[in-house]
Parts: sequence; C-alpha cells; structure tokens
Amino acid sequence: MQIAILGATGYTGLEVVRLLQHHEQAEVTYVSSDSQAGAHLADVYPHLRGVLAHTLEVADPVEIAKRADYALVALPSGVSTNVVPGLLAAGVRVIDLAGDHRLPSAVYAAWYQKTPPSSSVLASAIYGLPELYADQIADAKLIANPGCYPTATLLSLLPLVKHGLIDPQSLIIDAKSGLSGAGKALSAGTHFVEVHENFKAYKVGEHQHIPEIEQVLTDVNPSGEPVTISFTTHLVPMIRGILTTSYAKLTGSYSTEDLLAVYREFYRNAPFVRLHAAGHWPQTRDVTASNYCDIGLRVDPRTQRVTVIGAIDNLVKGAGGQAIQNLNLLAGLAQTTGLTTAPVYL
Ligand SMILES: NC(=O)C1=CN([C@@H]2O[C@H](COP(=O)(O)OP(=O)(O)OC[C@H]3O[C@@H](n4cnc5c(N)ncnc54)[C@H](OP(=O)(O)O)[C@@H]3O)[C@@H](O)[C@H]2O)C=CC1
Ligand SMILES: CC(=O)N[C@@H](CCC(=O)OP(=O)(O)O)C(=O)O
Repeated sequence: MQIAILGATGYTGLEVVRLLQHHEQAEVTYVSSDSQAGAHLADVYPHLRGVLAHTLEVADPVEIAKRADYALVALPSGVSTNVVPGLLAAGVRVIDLAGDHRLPSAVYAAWYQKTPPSSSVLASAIYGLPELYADQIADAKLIANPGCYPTATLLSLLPLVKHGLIDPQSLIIDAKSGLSGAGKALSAGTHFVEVHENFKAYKVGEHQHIPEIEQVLTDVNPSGEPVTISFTTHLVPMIRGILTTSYAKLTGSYSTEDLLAVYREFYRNAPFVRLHAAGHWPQTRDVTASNYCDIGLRVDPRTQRVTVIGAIDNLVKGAGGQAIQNLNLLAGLAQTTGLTTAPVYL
C-alpha cells in the first residue's frame, strides 16, 4: 500500500516516516511540507541520509490521490481541517493526527478556539482508539487519531469505568509529558531555559484533552451519565514520554488482583497493552520509541481507592505508532504489522 505523510517535517510526521521504514507492506510515496517544499527530506533531517531519498512537496490532494491510498496527516490542529476534505473527495483514506476530528463541532470550537470542520466531514470520522473501536475503524474513511494524553489516560481507565468498578465522578488524573508533545514550533514556555531542571503544571482545568477523555469515558459508562474528570498536565524536562497517574474511589471491596483480572480480560486481544503486577511500576523508559502502553495499578484497602499508572511514548502510541496501528486495521493487516520493534531502554 502507498502512503502519503503530510507535515513530514514535524515531530510526529518524522516519527511516522521512521516507523514506516519497518513496515513491509507500506511504501511512502509522498511527503509534504509547506515551508520546505522542494528540499530533500534528508537535507532537512541529515539523520535520514542514505535511508530516504524523498523530496518534500506541497500537499496537493489530487496529486496525493494519484500516488497514495492512505494519507497520515500530521499537521497542527486547525490546519488539518483545510486539507482533509480534499483528500477524502479525491478518494484517499485519511488518518488525522490532529485534534480537529475528535470532538463535536461546538466542543471543538470551545476548547480549541478554532473553526471546526464541516459537519459532513465530522460525521464520517471514527475515533481511532484500536483497543476500543477496532471494528468501526476497519471500515472508516477518516480516522481521528487520539491525542497523546487521552491515549494513556483512557487505556488506564477504560476497564474500570466500563465495568462500573469505580465512581467515575471521583476520577483525578495527573499527567506528565516530555517536551516533544508540544511539537517543533518554538514557544516561550517550552524552550530550554524554561524547562530544564524545572517541573511545572500547565493548562490547569482547561486542557483541550479534557473533553476528549470525558467523551470516551462517558461512551463506556454503564450508567450513561456524563463523566467529568479532574485532569492536570505537567511538563517534564525530557524529550519523549507520558506518564499518567489516575486515582478513583472504588464502588466495592475489590482487591488489586480482582482488578488486574478485569484488565487482563479487557485487553486480551490488545497486543500493545502490557499489564504490570505490583513490584514494577510503569515508567516512560520501558516504552520509549515503541507502541506499547504499560499499565500498573494498586488498590489501597484503607481508602478504597485505586491508583492506576500508565506510560506511553507520546510520539508512538500517542501519535505516529497508533496512526500506523489504525492504518493496519484499515488495510486488513494485523495491528502489529511494522510495529514490533523493541523499546529503546537507553
Ligand atoms: N507531538 C505529539 O506528541 C503529538 C502531536 N499530536 C498532533 O499531531 C499534529 C502534529 O504534531 P507535531 O508533529 O508535534 O507538530 P510539529 O509542530 O512538530 O509539526 C507540524 C508540521 O506541520 C507543518 N505545518 C503546515 N502548516 C502549518 C502551519 N500553519 N503552522 C505550523 N505548522 C504547519 C509544519 O511543517 P512545514 O512548515 O514544513 O509545512 C510542521 O513541521 C498536531 O496536530 C498535534 O497536535 C497528537 C498527538 C501527540
Ligand atoms: C507537552 C505538550 O505541550 N503537549 C501538548 C499536546 C498536544 C496535542 O497532542 O495536541 P492535540 O492532541 O490537541 O492535537 C499539549 O499539552 O497541548
């Protein structure tokens, strides 16, 4: 199958380029950039010399349709909206890594402060969390690839909410991310001097991933009640990785082992979710450069609360790797195709 990567000069686009080198069924035939069109990708990123000989091109949907079956769109939120309709109209199946197609119009406009996509395009979008929606993803024309924080948070919490094991309104989530999550563009709050030897919260109570997490938890909540969460994001002075720590009140006297048994069953067909028994807690280093999501949990019988830890690489399971997992589902391939490389520990 032939693949176009839009926004190939950005951090997630570059990660998709890297990962697809290991995918025996995929051929990258189009790499786009607005600002560097005409340059060789390997001149912009010399680490790719001898690996890829592609020239960057402006994203032209009609030309892309001639050379690609699928487009992985790694453009900023608010920008992908401009190209996705043209790609769909030209017959290209699209996986959008941006936030534009994950939320209802009014919710997107309120949390992203950007113009939402047209309702007809939005209606065709399927939320691309393979561990929950694999069947719908397989037939989709447009996949809204989940955000990085939602991926770690949802995979940590879905079994508990779906089986009514916690009071979902008691959920508190502390999330920490490395700086590549902020993308390549410079900003005052993310440059070296601001983040090195520093640890800070940001977008407290107003992060755009709050409604995305709430809508999926509500979707699986057996009571049907809307789920609302307390969710705080933090910047960690490292490049890759997200670690989420979630806390919730249990609805009964469950043990750690009871809950782990539920998770094992829930994720029995999920090749990228690895469960940890007590003794080793998930850490970002265990998943770096891989598509794994590691999860560990513990019940505190004194408080009847559960703590769940989740770890992903934001650029892989949180973005490019998950996009390829979705691509595999669209193409009828095993979810793991091209994604079996081991994490990089050091
Ligand atoms: N970084 C992460 O961990 C994650 C990111 N995402 C989402 O994936 C998408 C890509 O993210 P990421 O790779 O980090 O972003 P980057 O900022 O690193 O890259 C985005 C690329 O888009 C291109 N682009 C085209 N039009 C514009 C424009 N108007 N403004 C800025 N850039 C533009 C740029 O390339 P050029 O100028 O060469 O055209 C740039 O290289 C975003 O929507 C992001 O929210 C989702 C999950 C995780
Ligand atoms: C560390 C960091 O800054 N992370 C970004 C994640 C951006 C992202 O993934 O954006 P969308 O999913 O909304 O497209 C943030 O917190 O906004």
